[in-house]
Amino acid sequence: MTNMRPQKSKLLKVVILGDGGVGKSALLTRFVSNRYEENNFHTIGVEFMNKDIVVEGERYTLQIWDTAGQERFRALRTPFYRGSDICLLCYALDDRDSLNGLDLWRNEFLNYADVDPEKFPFIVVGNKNDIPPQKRQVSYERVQQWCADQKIASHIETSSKAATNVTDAFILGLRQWRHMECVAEAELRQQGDTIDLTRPIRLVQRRICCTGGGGGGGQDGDADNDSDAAMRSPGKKRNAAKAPATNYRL
Ligand SMILES: Nc1nc2c(ncn2[C@@H]2O[C@H](COP(=O)(O)OP(=O)(O)OP(=O)(O)O)[C@@H](O)[C@H]2O)c(=O)[nH]1
Repeated sequence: MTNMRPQKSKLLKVVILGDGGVGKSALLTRFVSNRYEENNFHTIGVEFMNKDIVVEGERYTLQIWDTAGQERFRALRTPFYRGSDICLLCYALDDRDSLNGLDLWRNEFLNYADVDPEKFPFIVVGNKNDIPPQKRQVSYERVQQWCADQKIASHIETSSKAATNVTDAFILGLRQWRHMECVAEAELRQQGDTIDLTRPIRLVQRRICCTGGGGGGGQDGDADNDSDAAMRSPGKKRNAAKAPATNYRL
């Protein structure tokens, strides 16, 4: 029989950063509501919207935070960086200063979000790619170089106005996040002292108790209790004589 229970969706926090006017709010509105407004007000502080999305069969709810790009709102936006899973660093293709500003945005984010710069999924988004070629101030190659210098793997050009690549930019972020998760999991496994709770741990423990004889049900009960206690408090160390210190990962 197939499992008919709806799959739970994973909540991920995404922040969009970049200079005022590069089109962060337009990007968010296009992605969430598929709308575009020519005359947007500047964002004051932060705003967020949720969007459900399925990628490679997995359901996600993206909680997307649109931040104010103007310097005077710095103190209002930075408290919201903590807990982020993905960061979109935005510039506008008709504004070379907005590309130069990405260093500052990345540093501001790293200062307040407290994440590992080498392992965090940054996506560089060049918005307004609907502009005529003569208005373009930033070449694709130049941004690729900046990304390579910063060890950022993902760069995409979008247009909120023409609805080009907007969903792809968020999916790119999600894919990068999934990749980083796989790398982190593989590292944990390599550490060797992690028990994978998808494997039948309890059954193995029971069998060991039985072959040890003596006490039967009592010891069996102990083994269960130990295992339950460890699952309830993953960080709690257990008695080394009974079992090796173990990390549990759900
Ligand atoms: N040509 C073009 N113009 C765009 C695009 N996206 C946004 N704009 C224009 O850029 C202006 C600023 O866009 P916003 O989305 O408000 O910019 P923002 O980055 O959120 O600005 P702050 O809220 O000040 O940080 C909009 O009013 C649009 O006129 C786009 O894809 N193409």
